[in-house]
Amino acid sequence: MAAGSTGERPFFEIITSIRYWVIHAVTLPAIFLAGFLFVSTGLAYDAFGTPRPDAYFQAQETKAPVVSQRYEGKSSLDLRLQEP
Ligand code: HEM
Repeated sequence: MAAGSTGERPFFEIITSIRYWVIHAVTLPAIFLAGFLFVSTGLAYDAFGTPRPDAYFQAQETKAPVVSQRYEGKSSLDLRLQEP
């Protein structure tokens, strides 16, 4: 083993091996697709409670929707998003 090596399998050997590519030809696109669908179906908004792009500002609002209570941020956001 070369001096200074941590003893792990070298990256160059991993990414030039058939076994690595047999596994990752499936898993890399699968992870990409899962991420794409997570965002494109809107599930990410629900999972993280993020307002959708059209929910930041509401027509009947007269002032900017600023969160003023540091520790109540999440509940005031939830309250706003409940309103029709
Ligand atoms: C669900 C998704 C994934 C699964 C199930 C998976 C599975 C595996 C398996 C079984 C190995 C061992 C392969 C071997 O020894 O020939 C491996 C190694 C590796 N994978 Fe993945 N993989 C996934 C996603 C990814 C992603 C997204 C990346 C990075 C872009 C990645 C990078 C690597 C690397 C660099 C190794 C070599 C690690 C080492 O031996 O130190 N994998 N993976």
